[in-house]
Amino acid sequence: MRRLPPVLIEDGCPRDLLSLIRTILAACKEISFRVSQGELSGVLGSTLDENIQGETQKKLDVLSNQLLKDILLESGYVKAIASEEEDYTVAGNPDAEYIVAFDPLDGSSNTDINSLVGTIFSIMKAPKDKAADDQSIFMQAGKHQVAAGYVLYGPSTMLALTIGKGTRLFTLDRTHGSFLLTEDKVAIPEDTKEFAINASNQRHWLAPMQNYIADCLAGEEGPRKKNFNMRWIACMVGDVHRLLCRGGLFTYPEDTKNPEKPFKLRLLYEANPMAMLVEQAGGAAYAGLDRILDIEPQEIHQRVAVTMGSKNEVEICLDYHK
Ligand SMILES: O=P(O)(O)OC[C@H]1O[C@](O)(COP(=O)(O)O)[C@@H](O)[C@@H]1O
Ligand SMILES: [Mg+2]
Ligand SMILES: [Mg+2]
Repeated sequence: MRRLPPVLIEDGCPRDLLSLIRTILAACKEISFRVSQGELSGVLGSTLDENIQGETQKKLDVLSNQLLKDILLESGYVKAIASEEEDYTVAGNPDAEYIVAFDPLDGSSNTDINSLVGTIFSIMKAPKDKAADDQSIFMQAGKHQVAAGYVLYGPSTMLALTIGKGTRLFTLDRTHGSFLLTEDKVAIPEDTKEFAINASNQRHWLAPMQNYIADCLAGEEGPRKKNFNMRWIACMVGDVHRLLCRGGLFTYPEDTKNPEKPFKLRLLYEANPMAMLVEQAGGAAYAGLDRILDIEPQEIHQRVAVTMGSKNEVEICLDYHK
């Protein structure tokens, strides 16, 4: 089976981008090990701290962030980083070519129940005219990402990666510590009978989403004339991985539960990298009626609505909103 570096070199991946990706993966392998050790590595449970978004930090959130931050800043490959667990961007090597935004541990609520968690990353070119400590250095639309990926810490540890030439899946071979190519050309089926949404928020959704889900639930007897299945892993990496494996629709829509926080998922290090992976696999990714990758960010922890997955199903869902 082919290893990650030769696969990317064949794709024309620049050497320093490859080195940067391998640096991120070195930290992910360490996170994978700690996650797999569970209680034995003393990383389960919460800290007493909150991040800037008012969320309680799990010990694994903090540890994963520290591992990624240290290795990236020491590597010299990044001009700046942005992380879910950092209040502001952090300056790196002023001469470096790239910037990286990441969610060090996605699906935090799953850590204590031995369920799926992951790491998400987004790589962009560093603007030459901005200093490393300029907080606006990440204000670029997702279509400018040069690479995006996630590492899923599940029964096996898997990497989904795109450098803009399709989406590939790799599986971590624990005997040698390398990522091996296990799916060369991910192709999300255009149609699906499966959706993923946190249904406990149903009463807070806007009317179009209420109607769309109601019609899915109506099954064969309803206007969609087919029965749907529902899945919710409570870890975006796990839910998006299912989209890449067998299609489906994943959505975290706008809701009215807390008027100050109508959206849940973050643009820079959740929606953007996942949208690139999904589009590169032939799927679609929207925030309301806007293509996610076209959104110009206003701040690093900006949140957006997210609907992504099988192309035709995403379009049907969008039609309810027009
Ligand atoms: O609590 P809910 O509504 O199930 O939210 C689950 C969503 O929140 C997230 O866990 C947010 O990510 P973090 O764990 O990185 O904060 C997503 O992975 C997931 O889709
Ligand atoms: Mg997350
Ligand atoms: Mg997180």
